[in-house]
Order: sequence, then structure tokens, then C-alpha cells
Amino acid sequence: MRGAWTSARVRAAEEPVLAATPEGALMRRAAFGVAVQAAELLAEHTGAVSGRRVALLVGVGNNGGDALWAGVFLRRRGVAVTAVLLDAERTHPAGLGALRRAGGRTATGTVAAAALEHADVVLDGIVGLAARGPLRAKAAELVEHVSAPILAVDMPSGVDPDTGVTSGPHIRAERTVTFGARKPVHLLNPAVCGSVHLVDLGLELDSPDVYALDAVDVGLHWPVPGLADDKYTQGVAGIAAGSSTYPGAAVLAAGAAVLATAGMVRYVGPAAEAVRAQWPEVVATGSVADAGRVQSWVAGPGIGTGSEGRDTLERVLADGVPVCVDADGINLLARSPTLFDARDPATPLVLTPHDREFARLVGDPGSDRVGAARRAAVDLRSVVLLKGNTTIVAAPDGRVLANVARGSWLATAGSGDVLSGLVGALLASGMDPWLAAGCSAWLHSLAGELAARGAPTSASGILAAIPEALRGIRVQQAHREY
Ligand SMILES: NC(=O)C1=CN([C@@H]2O[C@H](COP(=O)(O)OP(=O)(O)OC[C@H]3O[C@@H](n4cnc5c(N)ncnc54)[C@H](OP(=O)(O)O)[C@@H]3O)[C@@H](O)[C@H]2O)[C@@H](O)CC1
Ligand SMILES: [K+]
Repeated sequence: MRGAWTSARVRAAEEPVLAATPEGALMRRAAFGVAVQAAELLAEHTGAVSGRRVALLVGVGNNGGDALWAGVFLRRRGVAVTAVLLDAERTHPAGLGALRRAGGRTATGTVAAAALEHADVVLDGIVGLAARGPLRAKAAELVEHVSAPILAVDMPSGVDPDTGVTSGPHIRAERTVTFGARKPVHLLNPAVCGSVHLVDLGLELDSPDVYALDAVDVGLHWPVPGLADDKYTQGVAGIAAGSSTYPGAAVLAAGAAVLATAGMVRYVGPAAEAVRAQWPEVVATGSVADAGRVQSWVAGPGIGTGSEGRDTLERVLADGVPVCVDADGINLLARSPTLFDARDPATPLVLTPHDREFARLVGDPGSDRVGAARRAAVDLRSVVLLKGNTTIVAAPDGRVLANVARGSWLATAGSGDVLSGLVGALLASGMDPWLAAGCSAWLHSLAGELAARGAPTSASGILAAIPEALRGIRVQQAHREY
């Protein structure tokens, strides 16, 4: 799993390393990494390094210092380097001196605009860890002149390092070179960072503030039956979803659970006939009381917010197994918070709201979605999976992971029902509920991409792509193992 640490924690971890290294050594190391990536970018876009033009956007702090030192290293490879200083008086003195000695130029006014317009690559050293808010007017005006690919130093300027939120003009980088550790922006808003490269500074950091999964992580954790397993040992997922008027949610959630693992699936609710017709392997009955034993429940998709849905949810919550509550189930909890009391406090609960459901439950998530999901997870003693372009999964113990959507095809009716079925199947297998929710979000997103292949898809399409998505991650994991 990749991890990211907040700017405050990275700064704290830097202190002892700074104290133990000669002055400026860390900055030169960071800057060397920037120069290597800048040279690669030049070669990629122009076919050469020597003789090409790089412009540096230099702010008043150490981020600007990094850019200046990167300019020094690029000069040594024959690159023409021009530094555009946002405030000449407050520019990093050692970096500026070194660049001038290396034959780099500085530019202001119309010369600066021309340097930015004619550059082959631009380095963004406007602001790093100390960033607050969007780009200021002068920086934003200069950035208007850039059409070349941008390499961000540490992180794209104008973007919040800890939330990834943009609230005005900001840099959109093709590449980012970061130092010591990834910051949350790199996992939460990769669209503004481009590809992220990490320069090791030897920082000591413990558990990350935000995690992200990759294909190998998901492949490693996804349950695979052993030779001694049977349909029961792999977990029985119970699906309480749908209504006679709206059987679709039941068919989709049950189908996702069928395809996710080799365990068994039971369905309870008024859409039993439709579920059986589509998924003959599902054991379908009318009520929770008749369902038989399950190792997890999914409750909510399409059950309505009437008394029938409420009774179902109450029974499921009291069943003593992990539960995933989605859609109408969340609306029922929001309307009657006392329903939470039905739950055995030791039993994991996973809630999968989108923003409006989240708002009904605990209030508007606002722009700091990580903070909002983390607080909700603690307050509700539940894993909270907050859906969005970047889906956040927060556990009551403080762990948070982010899953960035691959395109926007998942925003289609019934897509959430498929996700809840995946979560239910993984919960039934006994997986840690935070990981179950995270792996489900990751696989759901991959299935969405595979189903869409560049054109709109449907929830049924996403469902049908689950086996292909699972085969893909199994192959990646096998490559890692052997
Ligand atoms: N510590 C180390 O040894 C190492 C550090 N390293 C590097 O140092 C960087 C951190 O440097 P830093 O702390 O000097 O601050 P930095 O991010 O450059 O900001 C400077 C000033 O910009 C301003 N400003 C704020 N917001 C703004 C905005 N939106 N738009 C425009 N301007 C804005 C604000 O100044 P103000 O004008 O408010 O006084 C702020 O103080 C770090 O990211 C990494 O690159 C690496 O070399 C590795 C070793
Ligand atoms: K930057």
C-alpha cells in the first residue's frame, strides 16, 4: 500500500534529518531528483536535453530554492535556464547565487513572459509545503503564459497539500517530484500532479495519514478459495435489497456478491423471484427471519424508507454479523438514528453514502472529505465509504484510504448497488471491514473502466466486467509472487 503524510508530519520528520546533514545538502538532493525528471521530460517532449529551454517559476521559500538548484543541475547538462522570480528580494539566496554562477538567467516583466512562452519545460517552484489557498494574482498571471509541460516541485502550487482541494488558479502538472514522503494531495488529487516521483530523504515516519491501494494489494487481499474450502467456509453473504416495484437493486447487489467470491449468497426481500431468475445460484427467501445463517449482510439498496425497510434493517443490524448499509438503509439511519442502537457494538458496520446521503447522516462533507469521513467513522463507530470522484474509506481507528476513479463512467444508476454487493461478499469472507470496503471500491472502479472502454456503460455492464477485473488483478499478483 502506498501512504501519504500531512505537511506537518513531513516537516517534523525532516527536522532530525536536517540537523544531521550539512546545510543545503538535503535541498540539493531533492533538487537533483527534480533535475533528473526535468531532463527526462525534456527528452520525451523534444528529443533532447542539451540546448533546450527550461523556465523556473520561483517563489519566496525553499520550494523556490529547490527549483533554482534544479536549474543549476540542468545547466550542467547544457540546458538554457531562466528563473522567473516572484519576489527578487525574498528569493532563496544560495540557490539564486548558484544558478547565476552556473550561467542561469533571471527575468522579469515582458522578458519573463517570453521566457515562459518559449520554454520547453517549466518547473513550478512557486510554493510547496507552506502553500495556503490558490495561486496569488502575480503567480496566476505568470502561469497564464505557460503552454509547455509543467514539472511541479514537491506538489503543484495553488493546491492544498493536505486535502488536494483547489479553490482557484492552480498548477496542473504533467509530473511531480516530491521529497521524503508523498503528501495527501498526491493520492487525493492525482489529476493535478500527473505522475508522481519520490526522492528518498531518509525520513522516519510511522503509519500514514492516507493510504492508497494498487492492483497487487487488492489481488493479495481478495479471497481465493483453498483446496479445503467449501461454499460455507468462504462465507455466506446475505443481501436485503430491492422491492417488488424496484427489483433491479436486488438483482445487481446479489449479482455482484455472486461474482465477487466463491462463497454463497442468500437474498431476502420482495424481489426474490427476479433475483432467482437472474441468479439461480442465489438462495432467495422473503424475510430475514427465514434466511438462514449468513456471515454478512448488505442492507438498503432499493428497500425504500417505509416500515418494511426499517424492520428489515433493524433485524439485520441485530444479527451479530458485519453489515454494509447503503442507499435507503442510510436514509433510514439518518431519519431514525436510534436504529443504530439495534446494532451489536462489537459488530463491524460499513456505511457507503454518496455526498447527499452523508449530509443527511452527519452533515455536509465540505471540501475536506478525508477529515469529514474520518470524523464520521469515529462518531458512528463504522467504516465510512464516502463515494465520489475520489472515494474516501475511513475506519473508526483513524485509518483512511483514497481511491481515485478511473474516469466518470461509474456515475450511473445502479452502480452503487454493485459496489454494496462486493462489500457484502468481502465482509462475509472475514476480511477487515476497512480493507473490504477499500478493495471493493478499487475493483468497482476497475470494472467500471473495463466495462466502459471509453463509452457510457451501465450498472449491468460494470457487474459483467467483475470477472475480467478480478482476473486482471490475479495476474498482476502472480507476477509479483514469482
Ligand atoms: N525543509 C527542508 O529542508 C526541505 C524542504 N524542501 C522544500 O521546501 C519546501 C517548503 O519550503 P518553505 O517552508 O520555505 O515554504 P514554501 O512552500 O516554499 O512557501 C514559501 C512561501 O510561499 C508563500 N505562499 C503561500 N501560499 C502561497 C500561494 N498559494 N501562492 C503563492 N505563494 C504562496 C508564503 O509566503 P508569504 O508570501 O505568505 O510570506 C510561503 O511562506 C518544500 O515544499 C520542499 O519543496 C526540500 O528542499 C527538501 C528539504
Ligand atoms: K510547487
